[in-house]
Amino acid sequence: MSCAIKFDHVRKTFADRTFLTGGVKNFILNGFQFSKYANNHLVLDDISFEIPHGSTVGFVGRNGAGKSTLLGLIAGIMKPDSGRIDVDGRVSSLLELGAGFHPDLSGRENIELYGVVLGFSRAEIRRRLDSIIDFAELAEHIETPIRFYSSGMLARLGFSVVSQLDPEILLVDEVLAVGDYQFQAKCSEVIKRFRADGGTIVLVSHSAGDIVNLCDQAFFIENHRIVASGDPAEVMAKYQPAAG
Ligand SMILES: Nc1ncnc2c1ncn2[C@@H]1O[C@H](COP(=O)(O)OP(=O)(O)OP(=O)(O)O)[C@@H](O)[C@H]1O
Repeated sequence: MSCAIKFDHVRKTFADRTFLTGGVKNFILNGFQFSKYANNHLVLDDISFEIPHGSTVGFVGRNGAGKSTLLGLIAGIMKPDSGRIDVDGRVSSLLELGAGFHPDLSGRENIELYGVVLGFSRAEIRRRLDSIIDFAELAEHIETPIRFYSSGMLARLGFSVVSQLDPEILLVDEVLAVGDYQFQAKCSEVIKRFRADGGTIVLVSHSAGDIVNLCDQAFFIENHRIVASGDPAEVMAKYQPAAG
């Protein structure tokens, strides 16, 4: 495939949450309004784009616009209702901080587990273990079960595993907003290096700075669709008044 990621008229809905989370009492009380529950909740509609190999793109949009859902579709952990998605390359994702980690296992065990999930052999993971631990700055706590980690420590661990295991396509969901300034700077450095090495990055961020400084191209999602795309500064100029 000539590009790393291609979406062709993709549509994604979820079963209405009210039905799933409202409980039996609510369902009975509101049962007569059954049509309210029968509808699926539209998140993304008619989404088409192509991301070339080696480019860094950013997706922006208000809370709930569907950005994380889009990353989930790229990662293959969700399926579209209709349309076609093609992905060419090994995808590594940080969709939710610490997602995929096991709370009762230590930092070290989670690194090994995550590496296996990403398709690496145990020997490969062991070879990179020290650099992963060093990058995360977690040497002192690496034998501690991660349920004792702060959200910043989990973010460092997750980002470190994903970045040190050399994915071909890296999905980054708001991870740059977590952790202290120094760690954020380090993450930005990794992204820049990964970019320079020809990796493809899809970034979700509310930060105009990240989008403009790191991305070759940006997409603005509103009302389920892509309403602006192209030069990151121009897209941010359209997004920010709308978000303000
Ligand atoms: N697994 C799910 N089941 C049902 N609804 C979901 C699910 N995941 C997301 N949604 C809904 O889909 C919509 C889009 O959510 P998503 O997390 O993709 O938005 P987002 O743009 O990433 O938001 P934010 O900026 O707040 O992270 C929301 O209305 C959300 O409630």
